[in-house]
Amino acid sequence: MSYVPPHLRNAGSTTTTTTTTAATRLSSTGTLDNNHHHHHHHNNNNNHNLAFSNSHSNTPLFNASRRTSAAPPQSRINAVPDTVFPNWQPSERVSRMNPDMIEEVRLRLNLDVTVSSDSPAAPGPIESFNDMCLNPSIMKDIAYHEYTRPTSIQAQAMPIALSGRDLLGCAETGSGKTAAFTIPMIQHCLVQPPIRRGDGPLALVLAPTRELAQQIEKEVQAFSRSLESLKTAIVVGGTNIEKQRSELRAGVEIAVATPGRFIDHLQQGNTSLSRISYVVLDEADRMLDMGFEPQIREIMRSLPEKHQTLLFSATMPVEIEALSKEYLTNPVQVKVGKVSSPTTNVSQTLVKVSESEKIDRLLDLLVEEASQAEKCGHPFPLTIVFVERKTRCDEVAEALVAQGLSAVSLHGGRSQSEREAALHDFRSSSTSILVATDVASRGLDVTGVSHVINLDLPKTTEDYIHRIGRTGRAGSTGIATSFYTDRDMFLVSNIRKAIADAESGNAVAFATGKVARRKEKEAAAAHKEANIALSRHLGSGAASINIEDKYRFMITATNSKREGAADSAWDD
Ligand SMILES: Nc1ncnc2c1ncn2[C@@H]1O[C@H](COP(=O)(O)OP(=O)(O)OP(=O)(O)O)[C@@H](O)[C@H]1O
Repeated sequence: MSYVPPHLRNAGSTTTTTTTTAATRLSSTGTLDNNHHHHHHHNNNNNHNLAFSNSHSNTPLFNASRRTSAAPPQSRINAVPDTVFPNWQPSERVSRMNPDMIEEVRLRLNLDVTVSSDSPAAPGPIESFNDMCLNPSIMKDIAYHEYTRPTSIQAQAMPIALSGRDLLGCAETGSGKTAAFTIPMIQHCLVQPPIRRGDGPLALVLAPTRELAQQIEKEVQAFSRSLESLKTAIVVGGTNIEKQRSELRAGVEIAVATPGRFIDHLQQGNTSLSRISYVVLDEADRMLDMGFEPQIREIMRSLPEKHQTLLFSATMPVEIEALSKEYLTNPVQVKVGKVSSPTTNVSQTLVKVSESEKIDRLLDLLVEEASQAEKCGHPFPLTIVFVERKTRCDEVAEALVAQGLSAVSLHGGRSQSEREAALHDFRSSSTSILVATDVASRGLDVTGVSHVINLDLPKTTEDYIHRIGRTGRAGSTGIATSFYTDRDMFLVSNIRKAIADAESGNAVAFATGKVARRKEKEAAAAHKEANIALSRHLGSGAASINIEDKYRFMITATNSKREGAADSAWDD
């Protein structure tokens, strides 16, 4: 079962889930906006009439335009300035590249680029930031951050984004996807007509967790530090909504948000979608997993017609392809290397343990590491320990602290300030061990993390790929140690395949997505069934025993025990 975020819980069963919950919040009559499916095709006038209508029966999920206490005159409302899709051109040198040269560079950068047959060809990759012809301020900030040359995904995704195209981008963890969408986003905003007080943002980035959104916003600020006029807002749950409200109302060029909180602001009329022309869905597959699909669809449906959309993740399950078919226009699909495969920068180890000895084994491992580090005069290497459940997270962190190790815990059950403090301590290396649930598995970029330990293996291959990807980033190397028990056998066989393939120099890609996950579960159950049948058979020697009903019971019992999924989820 996928996790249902709190604001969607208890929603009535309906085809348009979002509108149900939201509409009940918004309108006493609970009537939905029957037109919202057609927003996309509305001309500006209709849209704004709708937005400023006082009739409850017409209340959309959120206003397409911002509602101010003193409603501006209609003429002002209709004057939403036109989005500018700049006639961006790369350097002369790059423009002269012929298709053969482009192919050659793509091959070298391990890039797989596809467009559908009826869309225009994709722009070629650009191997130097200079040839991207960016605003000089951005160039200065790129230099300041010592990015000397684009990574593979950046080389190809940036020209696509800069030329106004839609993009589906997939590249391994730690390969620089953030800058690949951030830098073109800033460039995009710079050429738009200026925002005025009361305008919504020009660009929106949605990410699945608060921590990731905060990190992305830092990156946006990093590449716009020389551009004083460019304002950004971070819009996530668990933090002061008042501050966000006034920031949004004053007007920002870029909003980086988690979907739930952003929708809250739309509903309150603190911001609008009317000027958004650049949208990024980062870790898009996770947002769908978390149950944010209705919110995302609602936002996508309500965007102004002229906009570009970029979807990014290190794993691309089939669900994403469905979403992209619906909301991307003539997209370019960019994949670097094998999609949905663990990064080869991380050496992976599997350790078989029993459930009850896990914590002792972890302590042994870490205490040993600590004494090694001390011997060599190194600080304890930054380590993330992933566990399945929130409660276990605190338990493990406490056990580590009791052993004299420095550890903090990060999970969705902690308050936002605790979450921030934990991550801050870890980022600044004042704490060397972070014990976390999957809330930390996606996108977090902490320099110096050299070890990822899975105390409990995750349920899916995707989560495994993202978790171990917290180390071995930006070309560095790292190690991953995974404890496993009998119940993890299916995932373990996948990991073994990945290890073998990494050793032989081929990255292996796993089928991902809901269908693949169901198959994984079925295969795991079949595996278990076969084992049980075998052990019964060997144990009793009595072939006549009908064990079928018994093991069916055992299988359901184990399966239901594993349904602690919601417990390990988070509260954004
Ligand atoms: N061109 C570059 N040169 C040097 N370092 C870079 C470059 N691009 C990105 N980096 C650094 O690489 C690290 C990883 O980048 P980023 O966090 O964007 O990875 P990602 O692909 O989004 O990973 P994940 O899938 O885990 O979210 C960051 O610390 C970033 O600063």
